Amino acid sequence: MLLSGSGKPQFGEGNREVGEAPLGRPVWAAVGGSLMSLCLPFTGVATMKFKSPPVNSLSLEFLTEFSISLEKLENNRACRGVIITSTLPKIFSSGLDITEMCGKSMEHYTEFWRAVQEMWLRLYGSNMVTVAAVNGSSPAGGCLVAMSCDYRIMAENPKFSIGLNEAQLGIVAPFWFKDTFVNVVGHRIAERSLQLGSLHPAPEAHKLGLVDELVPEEKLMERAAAVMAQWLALPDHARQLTKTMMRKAVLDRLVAHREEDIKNFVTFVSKESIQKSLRMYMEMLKKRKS
Ligand SMILES: CCCCCCC/C=C/C(=O)SCCNC(=O)CCNC(=O)[C@H](O)C(C)(C)COP(=O)(O)OP(=O)(O)OC[C@H]1O[C@@H](n2cnc3c(N)ncnc32)[C@H](O)[C@@H]1OP(=O)(O)O
Repeated sequence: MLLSGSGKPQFGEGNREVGEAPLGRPVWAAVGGSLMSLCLPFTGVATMKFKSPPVNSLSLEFLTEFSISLEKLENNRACRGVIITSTLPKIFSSGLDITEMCGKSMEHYTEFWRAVQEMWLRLYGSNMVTVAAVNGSSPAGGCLVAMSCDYRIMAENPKFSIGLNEAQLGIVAPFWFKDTFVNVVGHRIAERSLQLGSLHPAPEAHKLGLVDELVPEEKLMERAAAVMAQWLALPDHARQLTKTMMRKAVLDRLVAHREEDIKNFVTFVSKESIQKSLRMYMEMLKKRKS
């Protein structure tokens, strides 16, 4: 882990911290974390690229690095927006790392779930403009990451899909995944899609409003930068207060029930029936491959 939670920005060879140069002048900076790369050029718009092969699963380590990266950017006055994408071909993120939820201790499940919550609270509650450039499939937790951004642009490849497919794994999306989904697509679409655990191919996801626009893959980053410029043309304080007004109730709900939500997760994931479902799902993924 190359990012640290606090401390002075460093300006040296190799990996550098995102920060400000002496005299407060914003600098181009890159942070070469092991699971994501992050760069902040003079434009004040950071690009965060997931790079955790094979499928950018959200492991405890990944989630921790993600949250620390967001905290760094949030605290950096030079940074007003972040574009989130993946370096892997065909995969934005495969969602929560299922191996973190299989055969581990209660303490581990507690730590893992707290990290999932932390990532979402930081991303959904971010003051920055957040744009997801979804350049591959994005099931479950991957969909949550995209939905937590202010705007989603997806590569128009119908082989790429996105959605909250938890029901297909025999598990239930927690209330704050559901709340985020409802805020993006509305109650009726969320209700049907969640119950069926649907993964929507890109064109369908666009039709449902789960992603805001589709573009050819090679145009994704260019379009993300243009959207970002449009959002950043407004005064930050007005946009930020409006965002808070729209998202606060949903954020507050998790903050108020955080410990209870962890307890529920740990109890649920520890059940033998759930462990069995998760193991079978992992087996199915392996079989599908061979
Ligand atoms: C119990 C309480 C629950 C409370 C709620 C919990 C909320 C849960 C949220 C989640 O995010 S659960 C995870 C949901 N994710 C998925 O269903 C995605 C599963 N993966 C896929 O569909 C595919 O892997 C893919 C992402 C479409 C990529 O397909 P591709 O053909 O490119 O790769 P694969 O050969 O399938 O996978 C490569 C490798 O990676 C392993 N893997 C895939 N996804 C995950 C994952 N989410 N966690 C851990 N590992 C994953 C897969 O098994 C392969 O492993 P190996 O066979 O190479 O060892």
